[in-house]
Amino acid sequence: MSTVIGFVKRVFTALSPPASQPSPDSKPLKFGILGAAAIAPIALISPAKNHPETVVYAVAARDKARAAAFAKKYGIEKVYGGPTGYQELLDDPEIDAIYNPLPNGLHYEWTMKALAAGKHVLLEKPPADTAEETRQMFELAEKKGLVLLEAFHYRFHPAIQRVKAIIDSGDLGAIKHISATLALPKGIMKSNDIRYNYALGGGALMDMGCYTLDCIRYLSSSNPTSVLSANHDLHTPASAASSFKPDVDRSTTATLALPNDATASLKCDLGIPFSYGIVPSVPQVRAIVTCEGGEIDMFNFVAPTLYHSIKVTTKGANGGKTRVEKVYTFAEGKMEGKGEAWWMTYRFQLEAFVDRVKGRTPQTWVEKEDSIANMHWIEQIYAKTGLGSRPKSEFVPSQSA
Ligand SMILES: NC(=O)C1=CN([C@@H]2O[C@H](COP(=O)(O)OP(=O)(O)OC[C@H]3O[C@@H](n4cnc5c(N)ncnc54)[C@H](OP(=O)(O)O)[C@@H]3O)[C@@H](O)[C@H]2O)C=CC1
Ligand SMILES: O=C1OC[C@@H](O)[C@H](O)[C@H]1O
Repeated sequence: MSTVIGFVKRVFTALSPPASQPSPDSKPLKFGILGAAAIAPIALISPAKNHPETVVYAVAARDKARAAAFAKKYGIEKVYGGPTGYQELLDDPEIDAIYNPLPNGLHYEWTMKALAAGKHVLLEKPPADTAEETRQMFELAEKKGLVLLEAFHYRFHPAIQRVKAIIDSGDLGAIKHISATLALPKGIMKSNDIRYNYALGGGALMDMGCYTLDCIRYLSSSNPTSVLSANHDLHTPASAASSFKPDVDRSTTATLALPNDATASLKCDLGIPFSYGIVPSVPQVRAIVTCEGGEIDMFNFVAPTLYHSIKVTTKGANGGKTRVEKVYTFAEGKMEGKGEAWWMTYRFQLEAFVDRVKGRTPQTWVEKEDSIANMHWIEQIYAKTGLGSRPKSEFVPSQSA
């Protein structure tokens, strides 16, 4: 019963966190949001209300009325809109940091422009369409002394850090295989979703596979050495005309070679088809690490605040032993770090982002090399499936930036 009450309280508070009082000792970091994106409320607006040093000050949308409605709904002071709205927001001297939740294919252009305008950037995953674009964005951030972070929010949560700590402790021995899955049932993504648009950087591997690949790289503390195999199913809308040429992966699977003869497999799916044409699947969000001396099976590594479980099985002469851990706080995971059990991954991420901007040491970070390598291996997997990388941006940055 107490577990059920704890679950309800945690989820309720996570989705509707208490507003914090502004910190008297620190000037608030003012955010501007590019696009009235669906993810913005959960990934930034709600966590920012609970962070004493942040204010979401402005939003820009291509349509000013849409921006105004979004601003009114979420209590955002300043509105930009129309064809010049995004750039006007970047030029607003009141703004310190930009949240970029644009379609993947626009990440590079608008992050480069934001950095050129002197703003720190919290950039949605995946960082761009190519590793080269990713490298350029981080180089510009470094040159300008600005913070740029790929918003791999799950990495800031204590649960996945606990899984990594168990692996790194060596208690389970060397890693033999990691499998990571992120797949949602058919029907959640509409056919016109940005994720199904090749020109905008769509595809299951871009959208969800980026997590599974990152999780494999993070937990193994390594990069793949090669892509052993990769396959995809293409997205074809039910109402597609006969002339429709599918070009985006609805799902991708891949197997990877890791150092020390280990292997990994990933699976991502934007819409798992119904079984027998009528039975929907359940969401699949899981990472399993098989080691020489046991296994860790983590359910829900992407949104662990809502619910997760970490099942650790150790091999032994008299049969294995299994324990289940739940790690909603750093204290529960025997680690150092701030936070409440109801903090969403995004709130932990915001804490780290603000710490970095303010010159404090964040609890953890997603490094430039990480983001570039993840994008590189996404491209390698796409090359192996035959689909190839998403289109490189046509934006040419100004040399004076
Ligand atoms: N961290 C996380 O958990 C999640 C991250 N994401 C990432 O966030 C990004 C946005 O995803 P999501 O919020 O679901 O997407 P949405 O489609 O809701 O938002 C994308 C925004 O991009 C703007 N936009 C600008 N140009 C275009 C264009 N040509 N076509 C379509 N939209 C355009 C729109 O802004 P405008 O209002 O100006 O029209 C729109 O609001 C993606 O990179 C995705 O990978 C998504 C979901 C979860
Ligand atoms: O967390 C997520 O889950 C659903 C995805 O489509 C989304 O883009 C991703 O970030």
